[in-house]
Amino acid sequence: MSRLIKILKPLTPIMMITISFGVLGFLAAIAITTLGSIAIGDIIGLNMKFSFAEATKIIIVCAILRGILRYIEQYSGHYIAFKILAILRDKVYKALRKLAPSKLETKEKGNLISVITSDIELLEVFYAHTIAPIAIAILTSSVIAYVLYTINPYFGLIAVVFYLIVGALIPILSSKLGSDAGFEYRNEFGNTNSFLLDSLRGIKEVLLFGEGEKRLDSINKNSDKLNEKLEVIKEHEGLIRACTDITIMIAILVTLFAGVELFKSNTIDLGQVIVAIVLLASSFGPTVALSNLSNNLMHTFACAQRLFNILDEVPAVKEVEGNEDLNMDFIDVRDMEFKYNGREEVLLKDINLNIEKGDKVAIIGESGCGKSTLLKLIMRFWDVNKGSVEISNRNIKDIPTKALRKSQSLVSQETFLFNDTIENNLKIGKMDATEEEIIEACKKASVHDFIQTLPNGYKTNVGEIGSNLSSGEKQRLGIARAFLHNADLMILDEPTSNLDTLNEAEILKSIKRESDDKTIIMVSHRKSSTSICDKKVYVKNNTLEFN
Ligand SMILES: Nc1ncnc2c1ncn2[C@@H]1O[C@H](COP(=O)(O)OP(=O)(O)OP(=O)(O)O)[C@@H](O)[C@H]1O
Repeated sequence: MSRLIKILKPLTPIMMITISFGVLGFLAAIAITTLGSIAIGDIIGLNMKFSFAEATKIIIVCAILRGILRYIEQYSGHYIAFKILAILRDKVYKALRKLAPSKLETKEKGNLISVITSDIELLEVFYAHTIAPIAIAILTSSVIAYVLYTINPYFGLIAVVFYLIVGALIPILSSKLGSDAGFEYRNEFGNTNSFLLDSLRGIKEVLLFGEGEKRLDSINKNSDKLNEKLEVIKEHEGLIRACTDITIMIAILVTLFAGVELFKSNTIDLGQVIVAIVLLASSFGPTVALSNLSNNLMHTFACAQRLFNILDEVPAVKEVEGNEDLNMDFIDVRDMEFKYNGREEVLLKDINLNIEKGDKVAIIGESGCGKSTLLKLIMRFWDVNKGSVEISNRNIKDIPTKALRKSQSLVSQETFLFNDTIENNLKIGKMDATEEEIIEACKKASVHDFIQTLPNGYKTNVGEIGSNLSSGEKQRLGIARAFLHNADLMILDEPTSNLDTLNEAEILKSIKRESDDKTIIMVSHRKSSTSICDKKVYVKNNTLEFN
């Protein structure tokens, strides 16, 4: 809670406006009913502070003010809330950027989507419907308790006791009883999202292996679990509401009883008794808002917890700031050792590799021996545990991340295409690429002719053709993207695994032709692919062998 409040600091002045107008708004509303009782008292001949006409005039003013004050309170309150949601989203995206790519690889995407969308959205409850209402309830109740005290100290005392029960005791007990339910619900919600997303992604496998019924069953079970959690929360909400209402009724009865006793003992007159009862009965609005709040708070804190977990996650590598360019000359891997967190065995050890500018290096080895990992270490997706990776005599850990990314391009086993036009997908390689440059890159990657056959050529949206693109076509688009990026170091992780021999030969020729002065590091199982390389390195027994 304190962490959520800290984020609010820059918006304190607006929060003050929300609170002040909220208090005045509630006082205006309470004044309307109380003055109503005064007006009636005057009509039936009781000794009241205001005449019927005076009370009516004040009621009209209060009614108009109530609307205006409420509007300003809600407007400023929600302004704060949505401003903060924007700040929080920004923080999460920044955190995700820092966690990418290595730490995000292992995160469940459905859960991440839940945090970014619904979890952050729910924090609106805290900022627009929690902090201000608490302050408003304390201030409004204090004013009313004081007014009741001036009528008679007993009334003031009764008010304080019942305000505390409704506004503090019930919410605290309620949140203690139900704090787990909110967290469990949010977690279950994230898990259900993840499972659904997973099922959609793997729909082909699900259908192919007849897993549909089983998956559907699991989805239904997940939904049932979600409903069960929600039921617990709703039952809890109902119980709290009932307790609150009963407490208010008791408060009114106690005031009535005290009023009658005080009237009988001639301490106060009948008009004062009526005003005290109406004033107390109509003043629970702000405190009731607090008792309802605890239900939402359970959700809110669970959401905040999940959000802070992401913000607090330490990235696998620390980003290096800076705008300088990198002169990609030679790469030196020295006595390097690496082990994945959570894995027992050291995956790569005593790794020494020297790559000169313009070298074409093939990395060969059995599946799972760590070839892709070696590439990832040269791209600094992970930091090495021992030794170093150096580029032009600079430790990769000191090279500005932007410069490092600019100097390297990657074609991986699976090219990811965004739901955007082919042109924009390619432009990721070079944001300001001209049409000619894009066509040139595609010709080199042997994908230009294919793009020409699409309904809108380069302007065709990948989403429209989506899964109709073959893996080879996707791969060639990935290679075109890398050509466009035109980096000094081309990292190719099985770039031709999805291509037929004809296409493979054409692309390899193109890669060789286009990368005369460039350094290439290629992982491939195919001899035909590694034939363009002049150096071969074998990953064996967790280390490198050179022949
Ligand atoms: N993020 C990760 N966390 C933990 N272990 C990982 C992670 N990524 C890869 N591994 C493990 O590290 C080992 C090496 O993986 P890597 O992808 O580098 O192998 P590879 O030689 O490229 O295999 P392939 O030829 O099949 O692509 C594997 O056992 C893999 O399960």
